[in-house]
Formats: sequence, structure tokens, C-alpha cells
Amino acid sequence: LVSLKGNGIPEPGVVLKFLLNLVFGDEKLQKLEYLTDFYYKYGLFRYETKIYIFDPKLAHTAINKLEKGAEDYLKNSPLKETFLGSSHKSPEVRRAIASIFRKTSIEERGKLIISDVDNLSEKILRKSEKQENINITELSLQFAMDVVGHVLLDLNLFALEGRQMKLLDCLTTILHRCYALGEISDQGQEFIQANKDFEKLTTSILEDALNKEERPGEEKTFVKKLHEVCGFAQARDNMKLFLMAGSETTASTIPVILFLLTAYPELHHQIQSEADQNMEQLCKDPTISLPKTEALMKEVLRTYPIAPFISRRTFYNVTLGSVEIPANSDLIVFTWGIHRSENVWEKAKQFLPSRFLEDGLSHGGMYIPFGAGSRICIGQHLAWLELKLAVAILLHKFNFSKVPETPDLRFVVDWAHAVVHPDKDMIFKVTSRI
Ligand code: HEM
Repeated sequence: LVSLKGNGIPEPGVVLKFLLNLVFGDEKLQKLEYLTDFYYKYGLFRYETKIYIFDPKLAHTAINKLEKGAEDYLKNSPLKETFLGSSHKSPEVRRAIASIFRKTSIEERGKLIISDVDNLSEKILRKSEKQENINITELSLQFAMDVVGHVLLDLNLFALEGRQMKLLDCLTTILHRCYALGEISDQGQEFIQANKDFEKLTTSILEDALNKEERPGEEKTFVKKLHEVCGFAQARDNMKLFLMAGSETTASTIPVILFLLTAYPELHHQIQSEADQNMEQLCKDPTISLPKTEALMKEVLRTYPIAPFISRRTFYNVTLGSVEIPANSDLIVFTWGIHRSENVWEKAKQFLPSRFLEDGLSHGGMYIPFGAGSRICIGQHLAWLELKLAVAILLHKFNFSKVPETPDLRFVVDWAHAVVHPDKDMIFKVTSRI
């Protein structure tokens, strides 16, 4: 079952591979989750061409010491020129962008996010009044893109005459149909066209943003600062990154949260009560804490981390702990397996948001939904605020419930961009409460 080839990294032998195929079929994420527990005492294993790491010390060393180096898997992606996967130009650009992010007070922008949630609520209300079931996946993607538009790009994407829907079409073709579902190839005509359209759209959006005059006393917009730091081409490429990384992730998390709330009615009720009690205060100060809602969000990102792994690459031979890793190895810090391992979490396979309300929760630094170290997610505070406001306001305004059209919760993986999506759009019945 275990073969320890060469440098002592275990990998499944023929019998185990056969059994894995028998039990899990094509579900690679589930196979890898199983192997994480199976090989836990070794701290890592090799599967196909990659090395999966989950020992806390090894994982943190890999995250902090090694480069990202995703150029290979991103070579046809619109993100190939961004700092996301790059090991070479990344440090300066990332530092410059992170510094603009820090100066942009996300908390102050909470009011903008609230107006985007109100907009989303309006759309839900209009459909529910017509007795239509609601496709939360579609609406969440529009909402998440509005937030990136307002909060990061300082643009009202609704005012951009039809460009929001075109952008969404491009994202759906590139990220869902090609990378996650594999319906189309990244060399095919549809993908190439969507890439060209995305390039044109982001170019024109950037031009508009740069031409927009500030009112006297108004601070320079984020995009203008980005343009000053890295010039037009890089500003556009990194805008693509924010549009993709900033909307896909939160947009996939919202339907998962709502699905779990419909599966746990008592939890739905508790989150709703917290939202009702705090709504007035939350609208005045979007940064107030909502402990139960935040514990729910933490548990969702533990059990279903939307970024299921963090990739790194070795450009020379390295020693991690006592293990020699050869040059040019792809390492995967396997968040999905770590977050769902009984070796790290008590009752790991159970969905228990209350664990995050208890004192002394122990996970040995292995709660890493946003990564860690110098390449930690640049948008984590924005994402957190956005999810908190969306969940609280939606639950205050609506009741969500399953209908026969609601699919089961199953995920497909975009291995290139390291994100998971529910495989089908989430459909719910929604009734208004106010
Ligand atoms: C639930 C929401 C989100 C999750 C779970 C998430 C998670 C992650 C993770 C795990 C990484 C990789 C860290 C690493 O390699 O060590 C990452 C990187 C990144 N994220 Fe997020 N993210 C989310 C939302 C956002 C948002 C809203 C933005 C907004 C712009 C964003 C922008 C980025 C960028 C630019 C990077 C690349 C950082 C780098 O390579 O240095 N993310 N994110």
C-alpha cells in the first residue's frame, strides 16, 4: 500500500490506487483527503506529479520559504502576467499593491458594500415576489463583482453600460466552463475569444477609471495609484487578478454558506436572531463583530476551504524537515486535507460552527483558509467584511429554504487557480421577512 521511493516520500502503490479508484472514482479531491489521513504520520505524500504537505512545520516552512512558481499552470490563463503565480516579478509588485491596499481603509468602504448587498436584496425580492426560485450562485457573482468594482476599482460597474454582464460572461467561460468544469479547452476558440474580450474590457475599464476626474479634496482612486506604481499593462493585468480572485472566491462561498444554513434550520434561526439584534448598529458601523455569524463563516471555510490548497515550487534542491525535495518539484500545501483531518481537529468531519466560539480551540496553526506568511491573501479583510455583511443582511431580510431544484453540495476543482466551486448553481426558495 505504501511505497517509499527514492527520498522517502510515501506514495500510493498499485493496490491502494486500485482501491482509491474503486471507492472514489474520479473524485480526486476526496482521494487526496483520504490520503492525508492515511499518510498523516509521514507529514507528506506524493500523488501523480505533485507532493502534498500537511505536517504543520513542513507546511509553514514551505509556505514561507518557497516561491509560488505557478507560471506553468497559469500559462494560458488571463492571470499569467499577474503577480499571483509568478516567482520573479512578484515581490516588488506585491509589496507595492499591498501597501496601497493597507492605505485604502476597507472598513470605511463597508458602507459601499452595504449598498451592494441592498442591490442584491432588491434583485432577490423582485424575483421572489414573482414566486421564482432564486439562483444564488448567479446573483452572488454579480454582487461580488460589484464589490470589487466599488471598493477596489472605485467604479460603478452598473454605470458601465452592459460591461458587467460581459465581464461575467468572460469569467464564467474562463473560470467555470474551462478551468473548473473542463467543458471547453484552454486552446479552443471560445476560450481564446473570452480571453480577448476580457483583455478589451479590462483595458477600457482602466482607461475610464484613469480619465475620471477627482473632485477637489477627494483621494486618488486605488486604480490611479496602481497605475502610478506599475504602469498601464501591469495595472490592467493586476486588475484582472482582482476581478477574478476577488469575485470568484467570495461568490462561491456565499452559496455554500446559504446551503449549509438551509441544511441546519436551528443555525439559520440563530444567525437570523443575531442579525436582527445587531442590524441597526451594523448599518452604522459595518465593522462590529457578529460572533455567531463569524464562527459560521470560519467553519464554512474550514470544512469547505474555497482555496483548497496553496502551491509552491522548488527551484533548487531543498530540505524540508528531514526530507530532501528535489529541484523543480511542485508542492501543494493541502488546506482541504488539513482542515478536514481528524489528526488536527476534533470531530473534523462534522460541521460545528460553535467550535470557533469555544476558548482554547487547538489546531496547531493549521487554520489557513487565506494562506499564511508573505503571500497571504491580499483581499482577506475585504472578503471577510463582504461575507459578514452579505450573510447578516440577507438573513435579516429573507428566509432561505431548499426546493427540489436545489442540488447537493459537490465541488469541482480549478487546479490551475487553486479554487473549488460547487458543481451546480445553487437554487433556493426565498421568502421576504420585512
Ligand atoms: C473567501 C474569500 C477568499 C479566500 C478563501 C481567499 C484565499 C486565498 C489564498 C489561500 C491565497 C493564496 C495564498 C498563498 O499562496 O499563500 C490567496 C491569494 C490571493 N488573493 Fe485571496 N481569497 C479570498 C478573497 C479574495 C479577495 C476578495 C481578493 C481581492 C482582491 C483576493 C485577492 C487575492 C490575491 C491578489 C492573491 C495573490 C496573493 C499573492 O500571490 O501574493 N482574494 N487568496
